[in-house]
Amino acid sequence: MPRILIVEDEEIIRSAVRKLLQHAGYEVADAGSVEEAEDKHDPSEFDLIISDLRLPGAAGTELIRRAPDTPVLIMTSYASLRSAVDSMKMGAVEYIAKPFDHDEMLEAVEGILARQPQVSSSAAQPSSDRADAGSPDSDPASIMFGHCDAMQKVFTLIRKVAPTETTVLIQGESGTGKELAARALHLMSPRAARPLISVNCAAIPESLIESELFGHEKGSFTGAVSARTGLIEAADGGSLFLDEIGELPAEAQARLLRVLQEGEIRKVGSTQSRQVDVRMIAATHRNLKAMTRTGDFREDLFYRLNVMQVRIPPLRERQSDILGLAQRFLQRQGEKMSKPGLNLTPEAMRALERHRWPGNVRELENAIERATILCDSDLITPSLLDLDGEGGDVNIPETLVDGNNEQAPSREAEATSDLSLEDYFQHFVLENQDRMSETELAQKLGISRKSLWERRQRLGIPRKKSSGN
Ligand SMILES: Nc1ncnc2c1ncn2[C@@H]1O[C@H](COP(=O)(O)OP(=O)(O)OP(=O)(O)O)[C@@H](O)[C@H]1O
Repeated sequence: MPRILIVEDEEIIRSAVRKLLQHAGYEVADAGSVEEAEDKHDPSEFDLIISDLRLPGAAGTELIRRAPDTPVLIMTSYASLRSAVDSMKMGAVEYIAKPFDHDEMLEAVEGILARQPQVSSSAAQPSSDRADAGSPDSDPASIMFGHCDAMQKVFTLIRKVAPTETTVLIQGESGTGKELAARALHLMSPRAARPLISVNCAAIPESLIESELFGHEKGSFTGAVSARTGLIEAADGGSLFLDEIGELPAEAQARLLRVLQEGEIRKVGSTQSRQVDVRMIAATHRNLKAMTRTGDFREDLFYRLNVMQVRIPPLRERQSDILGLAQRFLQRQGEKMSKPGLNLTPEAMRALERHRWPGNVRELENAIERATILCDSDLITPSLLDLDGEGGDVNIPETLVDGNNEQAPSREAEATSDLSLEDYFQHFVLENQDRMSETELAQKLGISRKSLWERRQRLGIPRKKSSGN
């Protein structure tokens, strides 16, 4: 039975994670600080350490140095990519942003343990060997669901291309599973034990994207008070997933081309270049080829990225997968909300099959989540799925309007019924942005992260830049 050490100073979180993992069958020990962990236990004897980043005394990342052969999963309350990236650079195998839900934590733990070489009596492998070990256990079919012919073809392509160094361009509408496909490509590659850094090019303000991706030297622009490593460098040895690549501004496109051509990055404000070894995976819902014709996307960059193309079909072209996906989400949501044994009525199944699914798998996932919250018996009916309310792209969960959603603050619900969509959007984002990641906000609103980002710009509520951590 795998042994896990939790290091977290907040008692409530520590005991919640401990119970969750014990319930899932792991043997768990815990401590409130790095020092206590070392006094009470030998961290290197565990199969996995899960640690908060900020702790009284030494930081959680210190455990990476003190137990070099044990994978460390870092939890950070500051849902900032920055602190997570810094942890990855120091050798953490993964990070998870608080607040996380139970499924996310269990998935992260299972994924890390599955990727570790089986412990044997021989000495642990040096980390460089580990990086080459790949992840033979992972398969696209275990990461994403898809029985239809089109998805089987996608999986075959992923299996073939993943072990290579080839740059991959994933194309597909919003919500089709491009990010999952990128994760599968990384996990099945020899780089699986190294970081996968995911960047949504649409979600980073244009003025900051170059410095975020490539890093900057101190004083290279107003506000650059210290030198900073970019996300590409942080992915060194691993993979970089550039989501919404079509939104990359022209200057950043030129710099990225250089990385792809020469394997070199130059920080903003620097005259020196540095070699990096990064496998590039890009995704877009746009027609990049058409964008090259209008001059919105560099043609040379397009050809560099488009070495291998994986197209994820929209859900309406995967008719035979709809019910399988729905059952899978129903089971997951049922477990999460302690409502086991939920079933779709035959009418609900027909409604799911008839729907056009403009928001693809994400929309289906949201519909099932909403129905699971609302249902009073163990039968999911068409009215609970509420598939007829196709208005704009902001999909207000009825539960919020009715004030029945346990997950939303009650005053939120009281206030929403008279609000316009824009007001509702603004209200919801302002209320929840400090405790939810952009992905969670977008999911709750039923829109893509790109759409969230665009609306933030339009309504003048840009995402707060976190202050370093
Ligand atoms: N084949 C699948 N099996 C299980 N879950 C899936 C599948 N495809 C997508 N999902 C789920 O649907 C949601 C959207 O997927 P994902 O974020 O990968 O889509 P995307 O194409 O990257 O979207 P966007 O372009 O808006 O970023 C996620 O919660 C993901 O877990």
